Amino acid sequence: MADTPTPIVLLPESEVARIVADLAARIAPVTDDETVAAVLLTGGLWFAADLTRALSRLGRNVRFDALWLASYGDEKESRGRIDVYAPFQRPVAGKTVLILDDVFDTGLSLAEAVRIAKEGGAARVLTCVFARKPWPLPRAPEPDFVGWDAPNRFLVGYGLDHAGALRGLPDICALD
Ligand SMILES: O=P(O)(O)OC[C@H]1O[C@H](OP(=O)(O)OP(=O)(O)O)[C@H](O)[C@@H]1O
Ligand SMILES: Nc1nc2[nH]cnc2c(=O)[nH]1
Repeated sequence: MADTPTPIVLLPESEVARIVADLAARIAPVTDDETVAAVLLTGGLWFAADLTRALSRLGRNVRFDALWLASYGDEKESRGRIDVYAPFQRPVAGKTVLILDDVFDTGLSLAEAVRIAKEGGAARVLTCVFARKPWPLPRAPEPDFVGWDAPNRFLVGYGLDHAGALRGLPDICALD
């Protein structure tokens, strides 16, 4: 069996927490308590849990829903198509939807989530990712809120997995 490389810490959990608090301070004034925070499962779960609690500390108690999408499987590169495993639980028609994800890379996952929210009749769609990786070409839509511009490395931790493993690492690490 091939050796798994040791994760190298790029962003320690103290920095993760600082960035989440900063994002919440930017997002709270442009949302309301009817806003539906919609996490992209699975990887976005850790970030969404932290961000919604950071918003609550600022008095902003958003609603919560989820979309279960996947495009990477157990690989380190996008399959180039998005599989939708589960839709929103409740209707989003007429609501502001704040889509939350851990990382923005090819941009395909976020674009599909925005498409689904608009198709569901959302009145306004905002997007927020914890990490944005560099990409040589323009990606549409760029997220409205970005926590951290990450280097072009394969990331694990804070929801980001390697074939289903390492999501629970509290730091964000490189595994390459
Ligand atoms: O910008 P993109 O190239 O689309 O990449 C970003 C997506 O990749 C990961 O999801 P993945 O498909 O690996 O599923 P997961 O959430 O189960 O990890 C991550 O959680 C993002 O949703
Ligand atoms: N785990 C992981 N998933 C991703 N999906 C898109 N980019 C990445 C990445 O760098 N790491």
